[in-house]
Amino acid sequence: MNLLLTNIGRLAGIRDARAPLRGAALAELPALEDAYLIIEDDRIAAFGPMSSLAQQPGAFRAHIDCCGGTVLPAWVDSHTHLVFAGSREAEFVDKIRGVSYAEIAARGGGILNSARLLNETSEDELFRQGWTRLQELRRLGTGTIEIKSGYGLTVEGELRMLRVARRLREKSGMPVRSTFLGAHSFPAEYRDDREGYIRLIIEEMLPRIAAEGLADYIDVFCEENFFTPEQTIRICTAGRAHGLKPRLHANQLAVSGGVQAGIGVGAVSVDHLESMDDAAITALAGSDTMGTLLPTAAFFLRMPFQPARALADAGCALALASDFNPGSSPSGNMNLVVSMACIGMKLLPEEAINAATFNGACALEWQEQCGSIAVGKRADLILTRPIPSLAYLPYAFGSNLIEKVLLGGEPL
Ligand SMILES: N=CN[C@@H](CCC(=O)O)C(=O)O
Ligand SMILES: [Zn+2]
Repeated sequence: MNLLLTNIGRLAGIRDARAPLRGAALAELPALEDAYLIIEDDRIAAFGPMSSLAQQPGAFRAHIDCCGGTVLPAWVDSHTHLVFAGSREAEFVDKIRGVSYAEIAARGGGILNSARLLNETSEDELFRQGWTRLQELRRLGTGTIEIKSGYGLTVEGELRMLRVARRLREKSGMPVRSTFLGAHSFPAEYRDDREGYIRLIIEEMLPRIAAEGLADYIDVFCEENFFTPEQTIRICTAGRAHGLKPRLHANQLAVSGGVQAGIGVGAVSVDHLESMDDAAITALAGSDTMGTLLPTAAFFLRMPFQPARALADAGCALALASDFNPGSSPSGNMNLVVSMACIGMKLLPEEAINAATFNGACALEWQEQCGSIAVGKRADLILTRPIPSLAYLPYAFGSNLIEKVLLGGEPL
């Protein structure tokens, strides 16, 4: 059975490419004015100008009149920590009072605060909280998502987080990628035995995660006072031996060497990139690794935004993601991410939308099934109310312009 969308004022993000967008291509968002689109089961079956709709045979199970609204691919959020316990607004207030993110982490707050909470929370309760968050994000237009562990920092806690991510995928039917981030921080009991914790990751966590098939990727927080580039490379190499490709947290708080370490181990993506020097930019531009920018994290921590313009102009492939987490980005709203990328980082609206859709899909190696409008791709679509131009989307930041979201061909 199929579903017909008519009177689409603008069908944007039409693309059949396979390679990540960079340079001039990143600024092109092919669109069709006054269009229809046909969905069969969970896939896009056809689209074209309204004037040619009469040539499409068949009966339709349902019909949505888009009334001139814009249709674009649903957001692909390629970096989140969606599974976490509780919240950390007390630290938010501490930061308002002048305590820095690094100081909060050094005194046992931050990631370790979330790890303590998570280890006191049952799998069912974690799932309940994660499901509530995921429902909100779906209504905000997120169709594909990556979810990391990293707030367990114990064998059982890390496994529990990844099992919750698997349950979220099963219940939602969404494409969900899972990433093992045991190397998110050193737990308090390993403060003076960092090597011991790295052994726990490599010798105990990784084999169990691989045996249960719980993760697609391995991630490390490569940062001053967290994991060094050398430790990062060791952990990623061990992950690869278990079939997990690397993706990294790199160059957030300092020029950490994380970008070059990530490229060296063939990371699919290096994420954050608030702190970049010329060497890191040049290395990224010359690599196949995606640079994933997380503007809401920079915003929330009051850090300078990622140098997106310099990265785009150097020819880096760029994705945008929410980094949804309780400490540095307690929002997974990709509409806001796209606005902030334009406002704070000077990406053009077309660049930002491509980075949050097609390049996000590339960052999850799922560009063949989502991230653009193409026949055969998942029918994960955002329908806006009528807007004067595509640029109006990031311009009207804070307004919810979404009229309807369809995921896997089903209206929410
Ligand atoms: N930077 C490291 N990890 C998270 C923040 C984690 C936290 O503060 O809980 C991030 O991506 O921003
Ligand atoms: Zn993160």
